[in-house]
Amino acid sequence: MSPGKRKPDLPSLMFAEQPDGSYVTSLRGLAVLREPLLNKGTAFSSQERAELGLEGLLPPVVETLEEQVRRVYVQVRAQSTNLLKNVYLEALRDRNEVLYYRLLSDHLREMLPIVYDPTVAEAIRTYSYQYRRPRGVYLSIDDPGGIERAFKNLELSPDDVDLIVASDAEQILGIGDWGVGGGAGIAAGKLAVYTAAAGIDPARVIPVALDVGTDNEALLNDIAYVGNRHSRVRGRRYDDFIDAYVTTATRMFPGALLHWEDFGPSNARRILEKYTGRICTFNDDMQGTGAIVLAAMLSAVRVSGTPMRDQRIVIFGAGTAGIGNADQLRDAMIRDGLDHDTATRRIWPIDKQGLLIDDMTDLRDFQRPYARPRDEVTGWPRGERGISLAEVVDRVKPTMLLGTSTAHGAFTEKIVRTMAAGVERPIIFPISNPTERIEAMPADLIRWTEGRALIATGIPVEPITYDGVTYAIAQANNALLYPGLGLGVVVSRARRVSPGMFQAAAEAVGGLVDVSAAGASLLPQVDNLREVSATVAVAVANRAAEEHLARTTLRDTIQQVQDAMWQPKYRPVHGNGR
Ligand SMILES: NC(=O)C1=CN([C@@H]2O[C@H](COP(=O)(O)OP(=O)(O)OC[C@H]3O[C@@H](n4cnc5c(N)ncnc54)[C@H](O)[C@@H]3O)[C@@H](O)[C@H]2O)C=CC1
Ligand SMILES: CC(=O)C(=O)O
Ligand SMILES: [Mg+2]
Repeated sequence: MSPGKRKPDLPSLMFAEQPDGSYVTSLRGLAVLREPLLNKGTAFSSQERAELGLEGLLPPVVETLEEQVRRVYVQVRAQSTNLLKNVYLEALRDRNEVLYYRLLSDHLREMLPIVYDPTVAEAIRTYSYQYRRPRGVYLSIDDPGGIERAFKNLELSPDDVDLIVASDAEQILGIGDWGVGGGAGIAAGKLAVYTAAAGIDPARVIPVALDVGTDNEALLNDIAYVGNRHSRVRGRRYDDFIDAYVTTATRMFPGALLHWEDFGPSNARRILEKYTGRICTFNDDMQGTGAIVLAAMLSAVRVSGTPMRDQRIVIFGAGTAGIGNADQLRDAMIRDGLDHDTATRRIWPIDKQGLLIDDMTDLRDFQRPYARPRDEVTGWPRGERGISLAEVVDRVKPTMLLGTSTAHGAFTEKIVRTMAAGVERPIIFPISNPTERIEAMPADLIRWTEGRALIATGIPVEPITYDGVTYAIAQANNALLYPGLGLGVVVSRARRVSPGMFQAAAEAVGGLVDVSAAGASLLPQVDNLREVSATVAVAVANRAAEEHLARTTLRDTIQQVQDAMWQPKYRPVHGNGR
């Protein structure tokens, strides 16, 4: 990321945005070309080249942004693997952010899987090898006093920051602990989507890698590893470090939304619960995911005709995302007429010890509300790992099966066929990422259910044709939701992120889908992400206002959302006359 040195009132800045949207800069020559938010490369006009001392430093041709996009598109495609494409794109982002985001916007469907899920997982695994330039700030648990210094070194003023994405990288997607590269890589990937999908201004965000050590032996013993070389710190020191981050970030940037990403299950919910009532914050794995899954579920309910209150939901993988999803599905069943206990009892959570039962001694706090009563399962056969998914599916006859386990292939043909024998339109969402963690591939699910399954996945999947029908597979990835949520928070300047704002977001996405055709996707296509994000932002901002959480007046929310979206286009650049 490039610090947002664009304030008109600070004379020392490298460049400042003028009221007409143009930039004035004190930089000259190569320094202009090295500033990714200012650099236009061959698109600098001859007048700009003269004013900014660029004459002779660029090839003579003056190109348009569109012509540049054509070239970089060819260059990306020439890279032989997705990882190399990712590396190429990160380098492009470092030298010309407008061009990078314009390329992403013009080719969203193709580029998103490269800068984000699933290729971001590969980039994270190889972070220390591919490392070229830093992005954002790196905060170390060994130097809590350095938090303020790091933020200060960005030279931003209090109202320069809209959004901070932080990760301690203990559970990166479904690939586990990836230390400093995990934190830096996932925060950067999430932010690329924020801007490409919702026009969050890339100059007004900060990615934060919280380096608390790593328990990944391969990293600790890798000579190239660029993070703290000790095991993960836990307990009081960890909590104090997180607290120091929150306190410093909110004091220095009081308007910023704090986004938590890819924390481990022992910390994710704890941290959210501690801060959610005090500051403007959310956990994407729990809440963003919960809302996008709910949106897909609302579409599935429309197709199947079975109302929310009659659903029986098996959740395989009762961790951060699994129970985050459970909360929002349960609340949707309550809104559909069930009382709290009845709705809770419509959910069967399964984790490593099998079906979760209330007298188990190793339950996590957040799993406990959903654990099944012991007397309900008397006589159910137990395997080595408790009451199995197969057993639960056989007995419960679920209408919905959600996969948030990271257990590749866990939804076997036998289990899926058993489920499909008990329900006309089985709703099956294997949303674990990346591809190597998915519980079942959609083509198999369609085959095993003769096309009856209503499917959503976390990864992008190409349409599948079966028996004359083409099935568009919904991508139930929080990327379809959090960018619009963030934009809605920015536009409304919300004080908090409330459950009602996630509900509004889910319903807004659900409302964009037409599921009447056979094989229709349960969610909007990724190509329409900007429209989806704008719709979500409007719904979220309006809900914030209704709940008296907005700190600004919304007169025309639709227009305010449009106006707030940063566009990947070049602005005129002038020298400051020095
Ligand atoms: N599509 C989306 O938008 C999102 C997808 N996810 C995916 O969900 C998965 C889980 O992520 P988190 O909840 O953050 O991780 P987590 O570590 O909090 O939860 C995973 C849970 O699955 C359990 N588990 C692991 N192996 C299992 C097995 N063989 N059988 C039953 N349970 C098993 C673990 O014990 C843990 O409780 C990841 O693959 C992640 O990529 C997470 C967030 C968003
Ligand atoms: C998509 C996402 O946030 C995850 O898999 O963790
Ligand atoms: Mg995540």
